[in-house]
Amino acid sequence: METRYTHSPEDIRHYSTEQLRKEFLVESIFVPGEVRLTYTHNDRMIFGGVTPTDKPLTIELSTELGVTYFLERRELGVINIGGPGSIVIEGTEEPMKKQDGYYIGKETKDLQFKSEDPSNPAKFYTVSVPAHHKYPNVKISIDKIEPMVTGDSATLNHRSIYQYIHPNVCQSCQLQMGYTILTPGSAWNTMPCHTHERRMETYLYFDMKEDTRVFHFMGKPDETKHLVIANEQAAISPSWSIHTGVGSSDYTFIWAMCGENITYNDMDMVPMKELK
Ligand SMILES: O=C(O)C(=O)C[C@H](O)C(=O)CO
Ligand SMILES: [Zn+2]
Repeated sequence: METRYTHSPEDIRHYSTEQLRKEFLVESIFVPGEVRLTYTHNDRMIFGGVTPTDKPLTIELSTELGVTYFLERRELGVINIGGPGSIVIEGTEEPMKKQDGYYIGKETKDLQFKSEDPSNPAKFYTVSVPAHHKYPNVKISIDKIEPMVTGDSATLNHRSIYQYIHPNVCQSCQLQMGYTILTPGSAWNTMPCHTHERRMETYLYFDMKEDTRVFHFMGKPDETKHLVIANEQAAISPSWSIHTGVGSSDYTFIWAMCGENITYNDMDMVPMKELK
């Protein structure tokens, strides 16, 4: 597991492109046969990919977290963005096709991730945050979620926001997680943009062609910088940072947040005239 420490906006003022990418971009997430996780000290979120091939994978974290097993004091969100697979939770196997999600509560001990076909592996995007209470494990399928449809094709930001881990769907301590699909022809996500001083967030961009790039904007609203992001890479967004992007072609992304509350709309919207 790779560790990323926290920054103040002043720290990044004079960062080179390379430094900014090293601190805020995660380039390698889905590696066949591996668990690849990043621990950000922003609200202690652990996120990354579990990509099983010919044998099941488990997330083994104990001494790193000072506990006896991974979810002793944490909750976990999972969304499969790859081929068909399954999750075995305390002996019960649940099929997980692309777009299927799972909320897995604190104190769940045995967890295995499997792929049906090693040549088309499942890609489990996993996000875990500290938890104080054990809530039930819930399987989440995209067709049961009523999306928030927002934006407009005239402003190139028409999109559907599927809130997977949200009070409408399941309980959680502080994790919120969802999947945003842009309408073909739209290119901007999260525009107009926002910050949320009370929560951090990560964005995983995927379903992109080899040559597609997303220009992901970050930083204080009046001092923005960008990361150029390829398929299946993720950005860390501290609470003080905007997070918005524009793609050179179609893309999808998964967002995940944690912090003081689980109120999705608790955002500080940034007026366009304040962006610099
Ligand atoms: O397209 C969007 O807008 C989003 O998906 C926004 C994220 O959900 C977000 O940033 C929530 O704080
Ligand atoms: Zn946000």
